Amino acid sequence: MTAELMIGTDLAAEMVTNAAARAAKLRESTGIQPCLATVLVGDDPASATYVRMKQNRSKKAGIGSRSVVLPASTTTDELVAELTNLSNDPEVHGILLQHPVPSHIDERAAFEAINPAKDVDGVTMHAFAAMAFGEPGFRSCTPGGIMRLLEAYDVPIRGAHAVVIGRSPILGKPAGMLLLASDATVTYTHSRTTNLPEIVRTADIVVAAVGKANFVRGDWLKPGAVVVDAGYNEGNVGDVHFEEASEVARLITPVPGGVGPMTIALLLEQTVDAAEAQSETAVHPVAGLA
Ligand SMILES: NC(=O)C1=CN([C@@H]2O[C@H](COP(=O)(O)OP(=O)(O)OC[C@H]3O[C@@H](n4cnc5c(N)ncnc54)[C@H](OP(=O)(O)O)[C@@H]3O)[C@@H](O)[C@H]2O)C=CC1
Ligand SMILES: Nc1nc(=O)c2c([nH]1)NC[C@@H]1CN(c3ccc(C(=O)N[C@@H](CCC(=O)O)C(=O)O)cc3)C=[N+]21
Repeated sequence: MTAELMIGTDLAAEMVTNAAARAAKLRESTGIQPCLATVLVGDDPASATYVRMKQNRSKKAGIGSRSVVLPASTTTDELVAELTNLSNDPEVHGILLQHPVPSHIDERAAFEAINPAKDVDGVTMHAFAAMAFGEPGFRSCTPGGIMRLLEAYDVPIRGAHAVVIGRSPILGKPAGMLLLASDATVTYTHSRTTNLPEIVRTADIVVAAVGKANFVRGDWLKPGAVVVDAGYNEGNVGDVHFEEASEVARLITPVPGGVGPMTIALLLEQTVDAAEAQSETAVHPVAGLA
């Protein structure tokens, strides 16, 4: 093991503490309780675990949560109707639709039913465009968390060659856009990419977002590369073969304890951001009487 670890746990805890303090302040000054609604379609046990994890962490930070669980047979129209209701509900400040949804559902249509002001998971086209143009706005939580981690470890991004493996709407694609907005030279790779190991070997920064345990091998890496393992597979195993990679890389995220906690921390931070912004536009219950 020669690589230094990029640990997310402590940084994430700090972010959650700050978010909790801001949530408490908002409650005291306005009576508004930040609330995150999670929507889960189907009964995939792993997805149910993530949703539970997000709710537990929210509770600890003084953020309320609302849980909507829909059957796997839910139609696109039904899901859109549910997300529209939550978008119009003044007591809900943030909405997270767990990806992936069952394949018969039009996931893009569902994401677009989320009011951009409540898109604390950064999945709408509005959020994506802000990431692509380098404008402020809600970040996709995992990519945004990755950028915070790279910043905390002073990883040079400008001019670096970043290779992103995976192009999902919640992870690979926005991760590449945030890196591009920070002046990296970005290469996207995916299941149709040929010669993946050769491309990865040219990377200064590798972001693995594939969903296949131990997929990226040590001999795919340029010595001294920075390796971000966003994978979270069965048995808490990442997408990077950690033992091999940590002999070659300069910096590497562990799984668990790397990207995962940063994702949830950013989700909570953005939920408080959303609640604060909505409190400014809502009719204040007390001020409304005056
Ligand atoms: N730590 C965290 O906070 C989070 C972790 N995750 C984890 O990250 C991983 C990826 O998640 P997610 O993006 O949602 O997954 P998806 O299944 O939505 O996307 C996987 C991506 O990997 C690509 N891919 C699949 N096989 C290969 C291959 N052989 N070579 C190159 N690319 C390939 C796919 O390509 P194509 O587009 O061509 O099909 C696709 O773009 C999972 O392990 C997930 O659990 C996800 C979200 C948050
Ligand atoms: N719309 C959407 N947004 C997501 O952000 C999203 C999603 N869909 N679908 C599923 C994936 C998965 N995901 C994880 C979040 C945190 C950890 C995490 O905190 N992991 C801890 C371990 C926690 C434990 O196992 O106790 C760690 O890596 O240290 C893992 C996985 C978010 N996802």
